[in-house]
Amino acid sequence: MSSIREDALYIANEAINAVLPENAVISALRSAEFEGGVILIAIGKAAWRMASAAKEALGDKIMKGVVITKYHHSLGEIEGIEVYEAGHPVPDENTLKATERALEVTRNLSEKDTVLFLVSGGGSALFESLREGVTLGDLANITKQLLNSGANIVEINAVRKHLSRVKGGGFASLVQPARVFSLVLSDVLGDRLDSIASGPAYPDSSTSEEALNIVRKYGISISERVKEVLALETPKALNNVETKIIGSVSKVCEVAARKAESLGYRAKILTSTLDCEAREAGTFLAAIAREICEFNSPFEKPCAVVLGGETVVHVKGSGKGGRNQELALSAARGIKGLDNTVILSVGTDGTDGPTDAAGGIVDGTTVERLMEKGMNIDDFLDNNDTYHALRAIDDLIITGPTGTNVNDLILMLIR
Ligand SMILES: Nc1ncnc2c1ncn2[C@@H]1O[C@H](COP(=O)(O)OP(=O)(O)OP(=O)(O)O)[C@@H](O)[C@H]1O
Ligand SMILES: O=C(O)[C@H](O)CO
Ligand SMILES: [Mg+2]
Repeated sequence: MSSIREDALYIANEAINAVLPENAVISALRSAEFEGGVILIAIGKAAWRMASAAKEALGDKIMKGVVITKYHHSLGEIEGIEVYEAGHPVPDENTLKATERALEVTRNLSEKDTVLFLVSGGGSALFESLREGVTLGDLANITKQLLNSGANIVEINAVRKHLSRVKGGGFASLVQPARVFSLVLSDVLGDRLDSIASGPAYPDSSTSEEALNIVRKYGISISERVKEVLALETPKALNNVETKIIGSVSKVCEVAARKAESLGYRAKILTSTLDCEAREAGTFLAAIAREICEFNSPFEKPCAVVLGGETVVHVKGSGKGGRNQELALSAARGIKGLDNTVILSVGTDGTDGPTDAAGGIVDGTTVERLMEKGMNIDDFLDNNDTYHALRAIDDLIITGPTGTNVNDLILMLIR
């Protein structure tokens, strides 16, 4: 019989594999039918992988294509497709140039043609054509201010959409009357399609008024000229678009639950939108573990409790770590001494904070194993130094970059 730790790692691995862009794109295109020509446009950090999978699935049906990804994120040439790299998280000159090229190859299409639009996180910075009255300097400056302001991604993108010709449904409007078939790898909690990469092919739910309020709320400094541009509305309805989400943290959770069941655990998805402070999530999860261990309730053993989301860390210490490592280590404190209990937290992109680890996996012996090394768990948590604590006792999860990016998976197994 496999150990409970092995089970947890197996389940997480299977769940992440299910949202690798290659597998997901190929299976989504298997059933798709295209009447006229297909023009491929791929944007975001996973753009290259998504495009190369589409090429594998459709071959010469793709007439032309443009891939725009982050620097060092393309993996070579793709036959018949132009591959560009550009600035992220702050857009640069290459963002504008590559986007211009994407607009050129999708100009003058007929209603029989399809723009196969492959969207992944990071797309907001990588795909941009500015409205008149806004310069690249304005956008770079506003982007930097927004990224440092504490505004969330939905808020940041509401502003970016109102400065752009292609965001907030703009791209789908520009390629009319062609149809847009859009495959989306979601990195936004709740899978808000108009926020992922700022929704270039999705009707915008945000308004100019909201964008102006966000600028005010976070004290973003903008010129009068830019303020006038923000006041122009984005498209609120589009009739040429079909969209499929091919990967998201909800899917990761579903697969994790299914795999856990196949190993004999009763599985429950607690949430797929966890977004609180990482150490609070860990403490809370540990409290649930104690309840289950003592009272066999609210979930009956053997059980798997699955969560998805993206917690936050307000870094105050000078140590090294990431939100998943911090969640895991704080959970370890709460499950100290419990038998047959494992908690794992992992970033599906394989990188947790500025470290080479993807996350952490802890159990009832983690605190004791630290103590044996003369290490006090509280010191490491206080200093946001979870990486060094987990590394010392072999409780890190190291996968290397996975090639996908759909937030984080948290899994608790008890038997
Ligand atoms: N020492 C630390 N301990 C805990 N968390 C940290 C530490 N240093 C940085 N972080 C957190 O790591 C986060 C960045 O991590 P990461 O690069 O995994 O982000 P991400 O959201 O996955 O990025 P992307 O959207 O580009 O994939 C920061 O938001 C910060 O809160
Ligand atoms: O590009 C973006 O806007 C973020 O990654 C969210 O999708
Ligand atoms: Mg990450």
